[in-house]
Amino acid sequence: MELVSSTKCFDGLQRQYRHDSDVLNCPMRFAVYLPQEAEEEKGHKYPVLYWLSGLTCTDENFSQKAGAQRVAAELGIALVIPDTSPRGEDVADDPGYDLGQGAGFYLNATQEPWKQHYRMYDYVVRELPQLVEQNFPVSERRAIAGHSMGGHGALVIGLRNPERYTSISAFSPICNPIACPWGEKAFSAYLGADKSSWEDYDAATLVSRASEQLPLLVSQGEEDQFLEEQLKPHALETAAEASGYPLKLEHHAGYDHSYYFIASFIEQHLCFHADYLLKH
Ligand SMILES: N[C@@H](CCC(=O)N[C@@H](CSC=O)C(=O)NCC(=O)O)C(=O)O
Repeated sequence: MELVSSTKCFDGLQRQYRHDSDVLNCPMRFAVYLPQEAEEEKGHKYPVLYWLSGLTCTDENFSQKAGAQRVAAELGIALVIPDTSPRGEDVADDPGYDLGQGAGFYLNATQEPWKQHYRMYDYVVRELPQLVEQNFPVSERRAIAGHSMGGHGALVIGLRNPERYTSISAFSPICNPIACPWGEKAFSAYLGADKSSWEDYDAATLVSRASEQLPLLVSQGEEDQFLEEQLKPHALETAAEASGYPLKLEHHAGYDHSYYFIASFIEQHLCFHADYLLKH
C-alpha cells in the first residue's frame, strides 16, 4: 500500500492510498479519514463508515464536497471511500458515463469483457475492509452509505451482508435498477440477459427478501432530475411496507441530485450511523 496524499482536516488526517487489488486485478486508489485521536491515543480503534460514490466519481468527490470530516472528527468515526470501478488502460471501458470505468455498479460481473476486473461487490465487502482493518487503527464495526449508484451499492451490500454492518444509509439511491435505464444498461452488460441474476443486486427486491433488518435511512431530494426515471424510491418504499422492513425514507423539498444535497444532510447521516456504530 502506498501513501498518495495526506492532508490535515479538522485535526484529523485525510489521506489517499494506492494498492494492488487482487480481486479487481488492477491498482486501486481509496481515501481514508482518521480523526485526530488516531495519532494520540495508541491502541484506540475507530468504527468505520464506508462511503460509496456515484457515476463518474472517484474517492475525491465525497472527500472534497460532502463536508463529512468535521462531524466524523467530532463523533470519532473513520471514513473509507473507495473508487467507483476498476481503472486502467487494460481495464474494459465504454464511451458512456454510465458504463465501464467510473460506473462499476458495486457488482461482480459475469460477462465478457467485464468479468476480469469488474468485481466491486467483492472488493467492497471483503478485500477493502480486510486491508483497512490490517493497516489502520479501526475496529470491525462498519456502517455503509452512498449516493445514487453508490446508494444502490450501499443498500445492496448492507442488505446482503447484515452481519458485517451496523446500519445502512443512502442519498438519492438507484432503488430498483432492474427497472430503470441506468440499471438495465449496466446489468445487461455486466450480468447478461438472464434477468433472474439481476435481482441479487436490486435493493427493492432485497428488502422484500431480508431475513435480518438493519437500521436503514434514505434521503431523497424532491427536485432531483433523476427521481422518476432512474431512482424510483417508491419501489423501495412499497417493498419495505409489504415486507415490514423499517425503512426511514425522507423527502426533502427543493433539493436536487448534487453534492449540495449531500452536504446539507451528511451530518444527519453520520449521527444516524454513530448511534449504532458506537454502541457496544
Ligand atoms: N450526466 C452526468 C451524470 C453524472 C452525475 O450526475 N454523477 C453524480 C452521480 S449520478 C449517479 O450515480 C455525481 O455524483 N457526480 C459527481 C459530482 O461531484 O457531482 C454527467 O456526466 O455530468
